[in-house]
Amino acid sequence: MRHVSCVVPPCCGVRLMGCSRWRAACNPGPARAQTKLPVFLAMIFLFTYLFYCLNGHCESSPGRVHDRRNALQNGDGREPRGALGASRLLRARLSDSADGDAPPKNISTGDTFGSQKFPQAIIIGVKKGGTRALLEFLRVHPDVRAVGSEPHFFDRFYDKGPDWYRNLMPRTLEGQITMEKTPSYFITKEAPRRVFSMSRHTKLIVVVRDPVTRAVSDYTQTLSKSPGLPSFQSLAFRNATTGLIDTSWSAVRIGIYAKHLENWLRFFPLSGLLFVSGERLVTDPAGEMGRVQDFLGLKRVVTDKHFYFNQTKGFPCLKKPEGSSRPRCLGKSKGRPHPRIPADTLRRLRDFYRPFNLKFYQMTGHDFGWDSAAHRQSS
Ligand SMILES: Nc1ncnc2c1ncn2[C@@H]1O[C@H](COP(=O)(O)OS(=O)(=O)O)[C@@H](OP(=O)(O)O)[C@H]1O
Repeated sequence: MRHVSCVVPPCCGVRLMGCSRWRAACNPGPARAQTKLPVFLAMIFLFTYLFYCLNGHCESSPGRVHDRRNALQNGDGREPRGALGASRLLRARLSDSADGDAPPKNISTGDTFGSQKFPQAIIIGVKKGGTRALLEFLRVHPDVRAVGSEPHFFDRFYDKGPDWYRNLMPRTLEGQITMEKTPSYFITKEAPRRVFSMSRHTKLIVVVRDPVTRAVSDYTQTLSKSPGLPSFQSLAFRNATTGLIDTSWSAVRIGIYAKHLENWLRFFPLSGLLFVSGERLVTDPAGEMGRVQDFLGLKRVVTDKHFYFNQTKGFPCLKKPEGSSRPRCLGKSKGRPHPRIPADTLRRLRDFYRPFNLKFYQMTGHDFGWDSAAHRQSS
């Protein structure tokens, strides 16, 4: 039996046209060789595919870790199902890390254009103010790119260094703004100095909400993780008889906005901060988004056309979040019902916050209306 000493050239797996010419030149003759060729090609294809998969490239549409859809669920509040469930779950976890302590992982973004830059704008607070909603609304804007998870660089992970921080950022092109949100920065003593040393021009956004409602929202979140938690009123008062408020309880302390703002104004001018009303972000998302886009020097792209009010959720949702063609609302942990708190407790807490609120209105030049009679009746 005569062996054919012809070797199929490497181009065969890639360009068959060139290959057929080479085959003709080689011309092994017998039809058996011709039937072997497709099998050989199929094997090359199979091995290439296996190699590709082993390197983790063949997951269908892996999405970016900094995927803008991170924090959003389907409009009906259900988790998406199907083969991609696990990767979506991972992305959802990354996005909601406000509740977690783990540092965000620096996983490849899969993007190849642009470069990773330090954020030019940061949503620094406040916890439970509506920061996730604001970030997700902003991500609809084509000139905004943001980290889905909360980096916590300026409070928890400062020791990891600036390269670690920058590597968390999505790639941006010329003219695009890099953003992140970590609500605990607002109350972190060292954060203003640290952000300032990154850049004195960093634009700072603070979403503020009635401190009483915010405290209840904060408590609701802790309760959801620790069902045996003592009652709100037992935590809020240092002495229930005298009605002395316990300012060492973080749910109370965070709401003393004037005190925290003083720390930031030692480093940044007032014009470097924008205060977004958490209440108006719910009642008039497009209006607040207009102010935010102006502050960031962006064209007003996100408008009322982007929102619809979801009756079931009771909150505005996005008609078309970036990266998706389906309407989506924020996840279940955003906009959840609060436990009923005794009216007397709420009243005492309102009285406690009033002077701080007035100071805050004075400092920012904006009355957020938490102390108006109309607001008190509606909340
Ligand atoms: N559109 C929309 N959808 C859902 N929820 C919305 C929205 N806009 C504002 N909010 C309010 O956001 C509150 C959660 O605030 P944060 O995202 O800042 O929370 S966190 O600090 O990141 O945990 C959340 O607080 P709770 O109502 O207590 O759940 C909401 O009231």
